[in-house]
Amino acid sequence: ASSRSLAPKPLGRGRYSPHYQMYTRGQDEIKMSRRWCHDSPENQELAKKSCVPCNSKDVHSMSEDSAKKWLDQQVNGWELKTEGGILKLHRAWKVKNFVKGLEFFQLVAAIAQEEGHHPDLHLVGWNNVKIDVWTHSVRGLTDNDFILAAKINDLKLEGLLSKKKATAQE
Ligand SMILES: C[C@H](O)[C@H](O)[C@H]1CNC2=NC(N)=NC(=O)C2=N1
Repeated sequence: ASSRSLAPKPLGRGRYSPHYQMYTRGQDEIKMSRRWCHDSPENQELAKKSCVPCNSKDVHSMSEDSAKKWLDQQVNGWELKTEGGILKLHRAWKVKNFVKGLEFFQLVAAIAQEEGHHPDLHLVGWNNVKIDVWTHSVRGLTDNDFILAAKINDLKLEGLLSKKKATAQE
């Protein structure tokens, strides 16, 4: 049985991961910062969950309608797209420069490794970060994708982002 339960991780202090030189805040730190958090309470709830292994037998892709409901209620800032017949979550950011884009990827990589669930990372036109999240094992969307998107929403990106807004066509 997988140790990754969907229950929120126990409260605790954050931890420093030397590999990525980053600090992952513990739940009580997230609670402390809740009032300054820009994300909705729902996003906070979802961001506390953990992904389950994508190859477990009870992971199935969800319908577009369910995906739309999840998107509206639980995860802000992401949009739904279909590519090659596969439903995916998509979000774009404009970063200050190319290196900040890679730093962004490092922050996302630490979450992906922790969760065993990985996004598609694009850094185009030197300062445009685009992230697609979908579950490869079922060629569609599962809870894991929304959990990962919520955790990415939770990242503190202020130092990395350009003042200009990301635009769709870039
Ligand atoms: C065993 C485990 O299910 C696979 O290694 C994981 C790795 N990361 C993954 N990430 C995503 N996005 N989809 C997957 O199906 C997937 N599978």
